[in-house]
Amino acid sequence: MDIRLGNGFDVHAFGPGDHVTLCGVDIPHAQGLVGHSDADVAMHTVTDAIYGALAAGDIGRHFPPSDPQWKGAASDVFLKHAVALASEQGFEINNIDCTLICEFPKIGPHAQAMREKMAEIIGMALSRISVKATTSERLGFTGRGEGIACIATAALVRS
Ligand SMILES: Nc1ccn([C@@H]2O[C@H](COP(=O)(O)O)[C@@H](O)[C@H]2O)c(=O)n1
Ligand SMILES: C[C@@]1(CO)OP(=O)(O)OP(=O)(O)OC[C@H]1O
Repeated sequence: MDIRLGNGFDVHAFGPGDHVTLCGVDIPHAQGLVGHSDADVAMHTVTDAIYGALAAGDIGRHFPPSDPQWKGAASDVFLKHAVALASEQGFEINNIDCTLICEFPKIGPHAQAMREKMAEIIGMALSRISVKATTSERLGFTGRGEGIACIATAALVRS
């Protein structure tokens, strides 16, 4: 059994808007997130964790922020690409664990919908996808409410 672990980390700043998109789920909020794409910080982080497990570089290598093609793109495009790359190499995604770091919005009420959306996009069992959250106790840029940070781990297996 060939087991690979990858990690991901991403940050997006708050800006004008009335919702944030996290794991493909629109969550009402007093601000949006700024990015070249739809700024789905959680989906970018999970995508990077999968690329990491494959030693396949990072999201910006595959989808350069300088490429106008990805302006406003829905981030499932990036995640689907990473999953396809894993599949081409004979890997299945065993499980994913994703932690959002922000004071607001509260993630708990939306975590199940976020898990369901990712399970659907990746084509894996809901029980293998974890989405959770923490504040940073009002410390640092997330604590000041300047943006959302996310970390994720992906485990890939090939028999
Ligand atoms: N954006 C967030 C942040 C936290 N939660 C939930 O609150 C719990 C307590 O957070 P602490 O940072 O004070 O440990 C945390 O375990 C989450 O359940 C949340 O839903 N959304
Ligand atoms: C997703 C991409 C796509 O242009 O743009 P952003 O939405 O700015 O997101 P970021 O996490 O900064 O990363 C890299 C880019 O690949």
